[in-house]
Amino acid sequence: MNNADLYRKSNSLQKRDALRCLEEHANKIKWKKIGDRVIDLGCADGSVTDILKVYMPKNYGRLVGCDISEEMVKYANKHHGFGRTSFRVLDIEGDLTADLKQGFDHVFSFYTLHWIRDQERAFRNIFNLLGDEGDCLLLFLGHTPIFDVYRTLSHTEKWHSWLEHVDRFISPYHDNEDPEKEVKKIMERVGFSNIEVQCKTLFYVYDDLDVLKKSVAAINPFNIPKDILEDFLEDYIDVVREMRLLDRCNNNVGESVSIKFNYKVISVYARKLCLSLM
Ligand SMILES: C[S@@+](CC[C@H](N)C(=O)[O-])C[C@H]1O[C@@H](n2cnc3c(N)ncnc32)[C@H](O)[C@@H]1O
Ligand SMILES: CC(C)=CCC/C(C)=C/CC/C(C)=C/C(=O)O
Repeated sequence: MNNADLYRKSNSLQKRDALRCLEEHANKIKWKKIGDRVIDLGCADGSVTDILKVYMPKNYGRLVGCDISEEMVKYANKHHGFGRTSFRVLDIEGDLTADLKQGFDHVFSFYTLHWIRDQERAFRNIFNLLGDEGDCLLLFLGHTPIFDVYRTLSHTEKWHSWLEHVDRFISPYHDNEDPEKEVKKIMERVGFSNIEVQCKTLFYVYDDLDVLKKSVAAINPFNIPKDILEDFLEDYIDVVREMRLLDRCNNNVGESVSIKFNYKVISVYARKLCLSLM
């Protein structure tokens, strides 16, 4: 998932959900009077980082987008890195450098935390990025059929070796019956206050198979060589068909079908309160 241009062209679901999340929860953010420092974790091509500005006060201090992928950061800096906005490499599951610790008043992250294995480490890093009185707004995936498709393909002889580490790329909340409880528990352990976690079922409709294939390719985490990628995507669609996610009016066959699927997103708002004020 390093191709920023492909992601930019095929991220309509992610963009829609980030916007909805901001519309619903941005009013909870406790902006300071002036100079807010904001970080967006997992910025990819930077287009959602750019959207964030609409919800920020005009007199913000700085906006930093970060991503584990150098290619994404390079692209984001080229297309969106102007004025008070910049992008840098950061692994949210790694060690924070001293300049980042307590360096921000608000942490945002959209469609990224489900890629992280060590959830507690990521939440601890978010906590440590924040200064006292800081807050965060996060959105990530819970149960989603894409992960079932990966699993099914990983059990086939043809794709088994390419998808050997499939569990590495399945949301930690995909099989969890009560993700709200789990996330809240982790965040309490880390030290967050005023924790609000909501897991919602949403649906999305891809108008045709080609759009779905491009969206799947844009976030494909497996190292599948270019010359067999189309074959992989065809088999992916076959599994989607077997799961009966293609529009029934079209008898579940043919190219011009729409694909409707349900999935779960988890949104979180929480604060880091200074101990003496609690
Ligand atoms: C699906 S994209 C989300 C992009 C953007 N936030 C959006 O809403 O469209 C997820 C991004 O998270 C990044 N990512 C994955 N693991 C990460 C990590 N450990 N630290 C930082 N970024 C990570 C990926 O490189 C990718 O660009
Ligand atoms: C029908 C079906 C299985 C669709 C999957 C659609 C899709 C591309 C969902 C996005 C899932 C995801 C892991 C997004 C991301 O991390 O940005």
